[in-house]
Amino acid sequence: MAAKTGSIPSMGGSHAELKDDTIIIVLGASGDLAKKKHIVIAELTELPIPACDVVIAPPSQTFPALFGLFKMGYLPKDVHIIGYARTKMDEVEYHKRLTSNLKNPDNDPEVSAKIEEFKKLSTYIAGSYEDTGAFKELNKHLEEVENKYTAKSRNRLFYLALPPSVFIPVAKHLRVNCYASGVNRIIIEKPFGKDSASSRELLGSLKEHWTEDETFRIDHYLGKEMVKNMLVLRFANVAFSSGWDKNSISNVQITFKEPFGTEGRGGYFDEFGIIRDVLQNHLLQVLSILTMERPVSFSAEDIRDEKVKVLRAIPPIEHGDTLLGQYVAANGKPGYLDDETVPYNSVCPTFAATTLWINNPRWEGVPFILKAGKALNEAKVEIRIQYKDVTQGIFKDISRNELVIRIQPTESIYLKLNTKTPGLSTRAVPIEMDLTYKRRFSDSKIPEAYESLILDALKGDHSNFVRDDELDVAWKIFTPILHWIEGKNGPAPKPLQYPYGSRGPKELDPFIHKYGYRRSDNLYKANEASDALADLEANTATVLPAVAPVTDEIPDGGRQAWLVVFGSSLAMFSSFGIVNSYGVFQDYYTTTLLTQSSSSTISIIGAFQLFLLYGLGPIVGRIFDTFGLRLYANLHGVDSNLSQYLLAIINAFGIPARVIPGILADRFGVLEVLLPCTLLSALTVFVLWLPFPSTGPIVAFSALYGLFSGAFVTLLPAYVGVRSPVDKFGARLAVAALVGTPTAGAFVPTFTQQKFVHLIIFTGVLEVAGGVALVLAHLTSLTEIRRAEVNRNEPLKIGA
Ligand SMILES: NC(=O)C1=CN([C@@H]2O[C@H](COP(=O)(O)OP(=O)(O)OC[C@H]3O[C@@H](n4cnc5c(N)ncnc54)[C@H](OP(=O)(O)O)[C@@H]3O)[C@@H](O)[C@H]2O)C=CC1
Ligand SMILES: O=C1O[C@H](COP(=O)(O)O)[C@@H](O)[C@H](O)[C@H]1O
Repeated sequence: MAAKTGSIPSMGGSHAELKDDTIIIVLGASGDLAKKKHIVIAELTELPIPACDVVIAPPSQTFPALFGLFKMGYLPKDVHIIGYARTKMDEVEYHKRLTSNLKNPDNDPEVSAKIEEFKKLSTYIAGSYEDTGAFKELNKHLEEVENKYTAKSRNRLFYLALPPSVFIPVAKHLRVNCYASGVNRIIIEKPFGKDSASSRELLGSLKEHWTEDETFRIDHYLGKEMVKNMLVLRFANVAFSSGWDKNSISNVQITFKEPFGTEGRGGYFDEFGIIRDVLQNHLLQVLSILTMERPVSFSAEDIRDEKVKVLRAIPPIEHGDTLLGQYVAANGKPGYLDDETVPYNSVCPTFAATTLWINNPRWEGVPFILKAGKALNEAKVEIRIQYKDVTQGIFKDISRNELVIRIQPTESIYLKLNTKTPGLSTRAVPIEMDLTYKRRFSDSKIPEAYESLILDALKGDHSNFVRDDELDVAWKIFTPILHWIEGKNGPAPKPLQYPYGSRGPKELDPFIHKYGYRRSDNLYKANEASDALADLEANTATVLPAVAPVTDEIPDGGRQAWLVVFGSSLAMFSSFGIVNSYGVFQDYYTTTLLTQSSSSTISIIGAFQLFLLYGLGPIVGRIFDTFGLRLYANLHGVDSNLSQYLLAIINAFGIPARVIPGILADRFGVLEVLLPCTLLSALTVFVLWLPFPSTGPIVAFSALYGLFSGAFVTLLPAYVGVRSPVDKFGARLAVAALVGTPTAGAFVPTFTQQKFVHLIIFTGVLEVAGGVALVLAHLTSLTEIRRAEVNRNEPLKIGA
C-alpha cells in the first residue's frame, strides 16, 4: 500500500509500545477528583505538606485523560487502572469520586456505558508512601490483576500525582517492591526542584532507581496541539523555515495570560511565583521548539538534542531584562496580598516579563520576550513573531508582518500581511491569513494535553517529555534571576502593582517597546464585517480583511471631516455664492449691460464661473490625491437662471434642503434620497412650472423646487464621489457644470413665454433622464453597494 501523504516516518517511537497486559498505577489518587486542577495536593493526599510542595499532575487531570483515551480506544487491551493513596475508602466511594470528574454533559448513553466500563477496570488500594509493607501489598494487588493476563510479560506504568517531597521514597519503593518483569515506566510532573541545585538533587535521587529511558517528565505544554504542531509548521514549510532567523525577525513574544488569581492556593504559589510556575518550564519549552535547529530526524533524542543545544546558547537572564508585577484588588476582585494564605508582605511576582537572548548565528540580537501573569484581562497563550520593517523608500507607515500561533484558547495560526486594496486605488492594508482550527479542522477533536502525553508514555515516545540535561540547562538560565527575586544576594526587588483584570503593569508596553515591538493598534480591529466574511469563508484557510481606517476615503464625521466642512463653507461663501446668484447678474447683463448679446452667450459668463469652480478639478484632484486635501470632495455644483425673487425663495427653501437630505442619506443611503428628490424636482417642473405660468404656481414651484433640488445639490457630489475614483471626481462634476447652463441658455435666445416652455421641458426631461441614469447606475453597482453596506468601513469598490 502506498505511504499516506504527509507521513513522518522518523517520528515513530523507538521503544516498546504498551499494547496489552498493562497496568496503570496512579499514586496520589485519593483527592477530590471533581476539584479544579489547581488544587493543593495536600487536599488530595492528606499529607503534611512541606513549604515547597505544590500541585503536581492532579488526578483531576489524570483520570479524565485516562478515560478520554479509554473512550477513544487508545488504552492497552485489558488495561487495568489502580489508584493508590493514603486515604482509606471503599470501592464505591472511590468510584463516586472518580466518575464525578468524568464529563458527560449531554448524558450520552454511549458515554455513560463507557464510564461504567471504566469503573470496572479501576480499583483502589490505600497505603502509605513511606512504608515497605504497603508497597508490597500494592504489588500483591498488581499481581492478582496480572494473573488474569495471558501473556508472560507484565507491564506497569506508574503515574506520580504526588508532591515532590515524596517523589524519592515512592520512586524507591516502586522500584524495589513493585517492579514488573516486563516494561516499567514512571511519569512525574513539575516542579522538578526550585533552582539548579535542588533540581540536580532531585534528579540524582530519582536516577538511583529509575533510568532516563524509564522516566517521563511531563511538561503538559508539550502535549498541547499547537506546540506539537510547531515542528511540522517549521520544518515542513520552506515558506517559514527560510525566514526564520535574525535577518527577518525583529522580536518574539511568548505570552501566557490567565484571568484568575491564585484564589485559595496563594500559600503554594507564594513559594514559587510565576517564573517557576510558568516561565521556566512551559514557556521555555515553547521557546526551545520555536528556535531549535532542524533535528536530524524526528526521533525523541534527535529533537531533544537540538532543544538542549539552543537552550545552552541562552545566557542567564539579566535583572535589567526583567519586569515583575503583583496584582492588586480591582473590579471587585481581591488582590494577591488579600489572600489569607499569602504572607502579608509578600513580594512574590504574579506577573513577569523577561527577555531572553540566544547567542547563536541564527538568533543573535533577537529578543525573545516571555511574559506570564495571573489575574489578567483574558485567558490566552500565544507566540507572536514580529518580522522586521520592510526596506523603506517605496512604502511609508506600513505595518509589520506578524505570525501569531495561538496555543489556547481557539487554536489558530494567523499571519498578518500587507496587501493592496482591491480596486483602482493603490494602497496597502493589513490583512490576516487565518488558519483557525475550529473552522479548518471542524471534524477533528483536539486532544487534551494529558491524553496526548499519557499515550506517548504508553508508546515509549520521549519526544514530548523533558530530558534531564534539558532541565538542567533550563534551571541555569533562570536560577540567578530567581535568587535575585528571593533576595538571596541583596534586597529583593519589589514587584510593580497591576490591577486585577488588567493587561499587567503599565510599564509593560514601554518594556516591550524597548525590545523593538511595534504594535499596529490603529490598524487591527476586529469588526462585524471581518467576522461576517470569516463565517462565509468557514472551512477554508481564508484571507480576511483586517479593518483599517481607509485613508483615501472622504472622511465621514470626526474633527477632520468637520474642518473640511468649515473650510469648504468659507471657500463657498465667496465663490459658490456668487455663482448661485448668477440669475440676478444675468438679468442685469441682458437688460442693461449686454443688450446686444443673446441669453445663451451671456450665460457663458456664469457657466464659465461655474466651470472655474470645478474645472481645475483634474489638477486640484491630483494635488488632493498627493497632499490629502479634502476640500475638493465637498464642492457642490448648481446652475440657476431665475429672477431675483424666485431665486431668493429657492435659496431659502434650499437651506433645510441642504441639511435634511444629508441626514436622511446617512440613514437610508445617498441614492435612496437623491433619486426621489431628483424625480420630485422633475415632477414640480411638469406639474407646476410648465402648465401654470402665473405668479402663485411659480412661487410654489420655486419653493418646492428649492426643496428638492437642494437635495440634488447636496447629494449629487456625494454620489458622484462614491461612484467615481477620487482622481476623476472633480473632472466629472466640472464637465456637467460646463455644458448645463449654456445649453439651457440656448433655449431662451429671447425672453418670451414660448421660448421658456422649451427650457422648462428640457429641464424636466433632463431631470427625469438623470433619475433614470441614477437607477441604471444603481443597478450596475448593486453588488458593490450591498457589500459596502455589510462593511461600512470598507471603501466602495469604485467604478471606472
Ligand atoms: N483566531 C484568532 O484569534 C484570530 C484573530 N484574528 C483577528 O486578528 C486581529 C489582530 O489580531 P491580534 O494582533 O492578535 O490582536 P491585537 O491587535 O489585539 O494585538 C494583540 C497584541 O497587541 C498587544 N496589545 C493589546 N492591547 C494593547 C494595548 N492597549 N497596548 C499595547 N499593546 C496591546 C497584545 O499584548 P498582550 O497580549 O500583552 O495584551 C498582543 O501582543 C484581531 O482583530 C483578531 O480578532 C484573526 C485571525 C484569527
Ligand atoms: O502548570 C501550570 O499550568 C497551569 C496552566 O495550564 P493550562 O493548561 O490551563 O494552560 C497554571 O494555571 C498553573 O498555575 C501552573 O502550575
